[in-house]
Parts: sequence; C-alpha cells; structure tokens
Amino acid sequence: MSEPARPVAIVMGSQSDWPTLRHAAETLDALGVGYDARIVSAHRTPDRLYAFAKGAKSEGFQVVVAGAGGAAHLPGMVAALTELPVLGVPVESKALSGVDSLYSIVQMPAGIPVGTLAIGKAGAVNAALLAAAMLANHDPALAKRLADWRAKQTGAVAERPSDGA
Ligand SMILES: Nc1c(C(=O)O)ncn1[C@@H]1O[C@H](COP(=O)(O)O)[C@@H](O)[C@H]1O
Repeated sequence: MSEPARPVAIVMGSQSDWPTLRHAAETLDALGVGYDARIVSAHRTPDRLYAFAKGAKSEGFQVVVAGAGGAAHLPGMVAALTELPVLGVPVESKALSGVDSLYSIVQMPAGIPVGTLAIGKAGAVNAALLAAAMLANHDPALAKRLADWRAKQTGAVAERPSDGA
C-alpha cells in the first residue's frame, strides 16, 4: 500500500514550539490534509535544515509551515533553500512576547518571501488554513471541506453574548 499524501510540512525550531504548532496540525487534521511535523533548527541543526529544505519538494511537500521563536531564522532559511511556499508562524517568546519572533520572520528582503502569520496559536491555525486554501485550488474535494469548515465556524458564532462564557 502506498503512503498517504502529506502535502504539508510543519517544521519548528524546538520541541518547545509544539504547543503552538500543534494547532496547525490539528487544523490540518480537521480538514483532512496530510502533513509531517518535524523539529528542524537553522541554529542547532543546520545540516538537518539544509537537507530538509533542499529535499522538501522531492519528498512531495507542496507547502511548508515553519514556526520558530526569538531569533527566528528558520522560516527565512527554509524559504532561501526551496521554491515551495513557506508560511511563517512567530512563536510567542518569554522574553519579548513573540514580537522578536514576528520581526525576525516578517522582514524578509525582497526576493525571498515568507508569508508571515500572527504570533502564536492564531498564526498556527491560520497557516494551516492558508496552506489548505493553496492546496484547494487544485483539489475540489478539499475546497468543499474548507468551505464546510468555514460555514461551521460562522454557524458557531452567537448573535448575542451570554453570561458565563
Ligand atoms: N528560532 C529558533 C531556531 C531557528 O530559527 O533556527 N531554532 C530554534 N529556535 C527557537 O528557540 C526557541 C527556544 O528554544 P528552546 O525552548 O529549545 O530553548 C524556540 O522558540 C525555537 O523556535
């Protein structure tokens, strides 16, 4: 039996990023999009970073979600080494609340783009939704699942606030 398709790679700089990046994984799960999650650090595992980014396309990935905190060079370095679209998630850091991560990821020089999302959980969820939207351009069944996910979200918003929530 062939392996299930995993069009999305989720990479993060450290195990400590997983509580944030797992929200990307859970969102992809909810949409039925395959992924592989790995720890890859430009700083601590530069050879692993190079091998991953150079091989990502031939591994069959179509989009990379890259999350890191602090001096977050990982998303930009991945983007430098692959032509796949890279979505960057700034992880909330203890020292600077993720503003350091955001600035590190968002200010890429022209020519090597990283699509940068919000700091933390919102960014992780939205990176997954954006990855799914990219894939849905060529996958009508996924487009339908994404539309259903959004309709469900809309339906879950009450018209009025209630006490105790
Ligand atoms: N920003 C990077 C990179 C990188 O960009 O290559 N590698 C690890 N890190 C970040 O260091 C933070 C602290 O990591 P530890 O908790 O392991 O000390 C994490 O948020 C990680 O993303």
